[in-house]
Amino acid sequence: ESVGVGEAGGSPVLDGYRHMYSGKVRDLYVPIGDDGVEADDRLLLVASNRLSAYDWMMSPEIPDKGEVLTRLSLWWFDQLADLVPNHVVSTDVPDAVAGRAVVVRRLEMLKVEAIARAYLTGGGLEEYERGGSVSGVVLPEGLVDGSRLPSPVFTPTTKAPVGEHDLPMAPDEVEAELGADVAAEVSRLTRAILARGNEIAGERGILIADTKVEFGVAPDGSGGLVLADEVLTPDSSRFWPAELWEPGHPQPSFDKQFVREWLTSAESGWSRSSGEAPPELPAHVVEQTRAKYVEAYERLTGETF
Ligand SMILES: N#Cc1c(N)ncnc1-c1cnn(Cc2cccc(F)c2)c1
Repeated sequence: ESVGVGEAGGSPVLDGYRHMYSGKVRDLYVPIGDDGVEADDRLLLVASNRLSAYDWMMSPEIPDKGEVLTRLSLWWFDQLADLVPNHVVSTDVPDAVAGRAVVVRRLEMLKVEAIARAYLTGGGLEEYERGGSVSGVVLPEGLVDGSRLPSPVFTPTTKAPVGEHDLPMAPDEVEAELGADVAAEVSRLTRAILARGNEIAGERGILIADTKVEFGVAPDGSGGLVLADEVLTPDSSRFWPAELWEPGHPQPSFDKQFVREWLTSAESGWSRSSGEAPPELPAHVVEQTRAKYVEAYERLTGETF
């Protein structure tokens, strides 16, 4: 995640917390006790209403996006609790970020972006087209953009420094970083999380093409892997509407399609290749995008937002 510096809707100042780090769309804070001492076992993970598309920060923000995705991620943590423990401690958070922030256990984070793919697209497709495999896993011949894979494939990357791109990791690199046992468990869990996600989402008309999860371990080394960060949200995963799935070309995004289509339409006056920042999104695109996040939440959880 690159540091979002001074972008619209920056990080709020929160009484009782020190701002620690800003990602593109989320912010991390450290709780400060009444004695002025920073907590060493807790963090506050805040989801903003910022939207990133085409590697640009959109403006204006999407109202309620942070709350919708936080509530969706909390719901997924519950759905996955039989598979893996998680870092969630509490939703007792400052009013300024009510509904879109979570108090979490501070962990020692693994230095691997744990990505799994159930459908082939993006960087995974490009790697497959070069050599018939992805992350060391040989795939069937004849796969195209959007092809469903026989079973989810683990395609880990590095956690690149700010402003650089994450790089694919070969299996031996993951083992060198994590050790063979932890590497195998991270692969197994990441693929199981995506498989479970697609079992549930598929019944509700959403395909999760791929997802990135993050694992940590307790700083004292006790216990095993803990699922951290966010899980199976449209920010950490590619969400596709199931009824439009058609292998052979890029699939429409469940949540970002309105933004993409407006930005690439003549109406926006923007060209992706210009290298210039995109224009402000019109109100109707903001509202339609908000509605897609709410729709994903309501379809998946069965709850009304
Ligand atoms: N989750 C979690 C977590 C944890 N439970 N313990 C220790 N560190 C992290 C942690 C560190 N970076 N990130 C990514 C991240 C998340 C949210 C906002 C950001 F800006 C950046 C996660």
